[in-house]
Amino acid sequence: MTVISIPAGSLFGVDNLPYGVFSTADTGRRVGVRVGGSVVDLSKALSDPAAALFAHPTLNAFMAQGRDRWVEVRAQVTELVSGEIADEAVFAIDDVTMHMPIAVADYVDFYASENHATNLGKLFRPDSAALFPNWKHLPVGYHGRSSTVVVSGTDIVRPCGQRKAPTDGAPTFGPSVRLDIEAEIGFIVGVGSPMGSSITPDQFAEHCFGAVVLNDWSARDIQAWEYVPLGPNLGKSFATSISPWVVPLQALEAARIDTPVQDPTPLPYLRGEEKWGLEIDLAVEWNGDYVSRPPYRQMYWSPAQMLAHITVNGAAASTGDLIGSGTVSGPEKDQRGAFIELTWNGTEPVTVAGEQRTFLEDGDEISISATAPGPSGGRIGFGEVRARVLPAAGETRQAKSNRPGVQRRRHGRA
Ligand SMILES: O=C(O)/C=C/C(=O)CC(=O)CC(=O)O
Ligand SMILES: [Ca+2]
Ligand SMILES: [Mg+2]
Repeated sequence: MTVISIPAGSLFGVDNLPYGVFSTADTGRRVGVRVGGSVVDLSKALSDPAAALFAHPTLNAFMAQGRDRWVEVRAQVTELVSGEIADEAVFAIDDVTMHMPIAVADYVDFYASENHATNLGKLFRPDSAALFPNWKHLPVGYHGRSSTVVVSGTDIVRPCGQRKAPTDGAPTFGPSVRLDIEAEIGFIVGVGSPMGSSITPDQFAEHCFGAVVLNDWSARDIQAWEYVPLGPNLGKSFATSISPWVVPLQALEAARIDTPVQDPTPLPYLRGEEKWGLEIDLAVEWNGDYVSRPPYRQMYWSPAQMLAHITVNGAAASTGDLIGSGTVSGPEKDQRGAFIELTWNGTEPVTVAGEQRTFLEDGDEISISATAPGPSGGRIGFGEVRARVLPAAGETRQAKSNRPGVQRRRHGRA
């Protein structure tokens, strides 16, 4: 039998207990919980009926059971990890492979940071007001592509597409030369709602299972040319990365705060009594250097308002729906969650591992992590979403060296 020792100050103490899907050299995918530096196989460590729910390659079966069950199982897991566990159910984190934690149903990405929306408005539409008139009346979002949501560790191939700078006479096709990140939090729907019904902001905790860190990779050149008037499409659909550990909503109780004052007052369907602003701190690492620390606490729209908004027309919600918060950007320059903002459209390079950088180069590695206050005074961690950028598919070395904006080859960390 094993007793798990949790190092003091661990971001994965008993207050957190995030769920993830893992495999080992010997066994297939199943659900585990992270405690300190260990992963506990819940399909082996618990007894039935709970154990059977975790002998699955995704969290969807468990998530679909609903909040009473989530609360009950969390209590069982809390007790489990405080006692002796069968040796064959405990693994060192370095000995397991993490996989996509959920089967993603629909994916919708919002635009909830006033700082980010204002900055992007200035950069994409310098001749208009930074915020469109709708922005403070509804959480603006776009439908993303659920089949290209990938787990941390999956390499990202530079996308190709059409792009046309305002000064170009005609569009050209080729690898994006303005590949960017967006640091976000993703909220996962556990229990959906049937078509024809809707979810109120105060019903959020009945439906939302938990949260992950999310990177909404964005090809700014493709996006800027294609997005009028229907919004982002191929500039973002090539990949979205999420962290492997799903932090249960219950673990975020101590992080709950009011959203900033919403003026004008939103329409009644977007109002609730419950606080769903969240005090989560993100950190963006570029080739090993921290370049930004976006604060979630300033996000204008809450995830509860986002879920209410996407169902208010009677659209169904499903187990496994993923809701991106939108890029998290604070008011300070070093709190901006996308490089287009951080480098002001490439005009103000940042120093990354000793080099002046604007957008992503092949071989670059990005990690976005997040932490939040835990229920008993410490902090809890989301872990990280990490990925490396690979050259565009089929791109030859010759064509690549001719590509605008490419001065040198990179080999990951300096
Ligand atoms: O303002 C625009 O035209 C574009 C905005 C974005 O690309 C941001 C987006 O994906 C939403 C977000 O992450 O906040
Ligand atoms: Ca986004
Ligand atoms: Mg994306």
